[in-house]
Amino acid sequence: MLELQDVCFTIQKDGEAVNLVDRASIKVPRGHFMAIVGPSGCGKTTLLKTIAGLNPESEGALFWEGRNLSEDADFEPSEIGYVPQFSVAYDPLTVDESIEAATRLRVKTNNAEDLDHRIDRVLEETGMTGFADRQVKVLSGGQKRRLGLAMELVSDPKLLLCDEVTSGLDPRSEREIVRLLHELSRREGRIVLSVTHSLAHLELYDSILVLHEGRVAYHGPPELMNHYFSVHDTEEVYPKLATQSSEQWHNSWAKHRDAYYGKLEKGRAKAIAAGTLHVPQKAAESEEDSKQLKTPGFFTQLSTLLSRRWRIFFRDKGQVFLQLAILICFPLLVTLFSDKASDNIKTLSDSKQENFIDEYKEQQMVRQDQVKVGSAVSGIIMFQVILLSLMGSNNSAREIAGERPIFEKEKFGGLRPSAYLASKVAFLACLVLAQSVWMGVFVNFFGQFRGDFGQHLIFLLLINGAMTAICLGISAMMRTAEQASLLSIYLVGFQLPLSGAVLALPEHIEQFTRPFISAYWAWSGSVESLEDKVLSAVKSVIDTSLTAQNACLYTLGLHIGLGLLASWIGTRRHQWD
Ligand SMILES: Nc1ncnc2c1ncn2[C@@H]1O[C@H](COP(=O)(O)OP(=O)(O)OP(=O)(O)O)[C@@H](O)[C@H]1O
Repeated sequence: MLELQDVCFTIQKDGEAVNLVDRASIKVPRGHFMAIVGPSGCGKTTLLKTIAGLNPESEGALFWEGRNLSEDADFEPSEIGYVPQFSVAYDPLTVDESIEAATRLRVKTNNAEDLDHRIDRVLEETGMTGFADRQVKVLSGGQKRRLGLAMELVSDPKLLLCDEVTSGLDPRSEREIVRLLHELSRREGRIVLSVTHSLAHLELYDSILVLHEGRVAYHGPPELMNHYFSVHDTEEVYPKLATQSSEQWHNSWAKHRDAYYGKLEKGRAKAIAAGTLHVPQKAAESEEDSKQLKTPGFFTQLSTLLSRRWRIFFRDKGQVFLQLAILICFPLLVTLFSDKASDNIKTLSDSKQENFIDEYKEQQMVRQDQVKVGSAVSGIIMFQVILLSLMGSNNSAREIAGERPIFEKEKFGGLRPSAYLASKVAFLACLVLAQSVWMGVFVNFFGQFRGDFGQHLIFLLLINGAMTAICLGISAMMRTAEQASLLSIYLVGFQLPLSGAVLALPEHIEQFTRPFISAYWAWSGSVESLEDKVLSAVKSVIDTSLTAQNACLYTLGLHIGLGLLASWIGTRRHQWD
């Protein structure tokens, strides 16, 4: 039994408390199919989210099987299923792969047979067996809704909440989905609550809840709704609601509630007696509840997410092509400039020149070499650093923000944020490693690095890692992928001018900006790994001071740490909308 007692959900608007759900009191027994209807904006989705625990109730209490959810433990992730308005599946995956991933993330299965059995069962229950191999992107609207339901049914939830799962469907598909929900409520005493705009097929529901401005105006059998509102046709219910204030409807309902609940109870007893409704007995219920499904462990969730991420990556041909193009073209761009950096730098001869003019000429030639080689070497290092920064931001700016609704949904179903973040770090680490090593090795092949190549490579890895981690943090904090991309691009855009590698910044500005400019630390650390002669040549052409390598190493490590910390905070934060 699900019971709400005077439940309110309140928000602050212009300094005033506004009840989006106001003193909602309802009782829903097991094996029940209920529609939540009402005019647009009356609070249907808000009520559903309050029941799910996504909107914490401000007042009142919610009870589930006699357990006070406001005081005791909340729903177990396997007990509840929530089918949101948006699609929760990835387009490049097939129906089968989507359901398999959902099962692996939500349910601890005993073996491969158990897993297959569970997948086959939900495919059959939702009528998706014939579409199992089809990619999500080619499914029709109705099939996508079925898939959304299937992905919730993998954990056999006792309470299934559906938000507008029929909206936008043609009448036939709509009827099929309502029928399916009706059937699902007839299995294992499951409660199905469905928010809908449509007043069609009401006869398939056990009860209808009519909301008006956040207040319950009616909750009773569908066949008595017209009588209660004194209308001839269901279509007249919404216009009728507008004839009174929601407070009046609420008070009127409070007076009639017991009588209508009595009728609901009678109808239910009749259905059970006729065998059209089967509700498990108390003893069986407790036995079933005691073997509640466990959420899989950290490593199972991590490996499931990681293999799904790679599968999505390789299925997205455009993404693979872009990554390959960047991987090949960026180092190629750098090598175009490597000629000048390979030139020799003449040294002043030990013996004094015969006359002053010759000596001056020799000094000038050495100086010219220093300027040419120093500028080229410093420029090439900075070019590599900037291109790897760009790759880093491209790697991760959309990684979390681009799939936030799906992540939130999976988190609601029991996915650990730590497993999710670990899967992102593992995936991105592979990209960072491939990009940085390839950049270093390729450029080195055409123009050998004139210093300690190993140290140089470490700084290339660190700059790419730092930018990837920071942009992942941005991605986890931002509300949309567009915001995250824009901020990440600005961040990379400011790296070059603020690094001081091209133009020295005024000192009073430099001391504030420098700690945040990863490109400076990677450039400075890498320049410090040059052999002495080339290092002197670089120093002779730059106005910006260099920093000891260790300090560069620690600062970049700190940037990576801060990026990961922001990602951790962002993934734990609730961002359903
Ligand atoms: N977190 C929130 N903060 C402020 N306002 C909110 C919040 N959540 C919902 N609302 C507002 O509360 C009202 C009810 O929203 P809700 O989405 O529950 O309505 P609904 O009945 O489901 O609407 P529709 O049928 O159009 O989907 C709307 O006016 C909405 O803008």
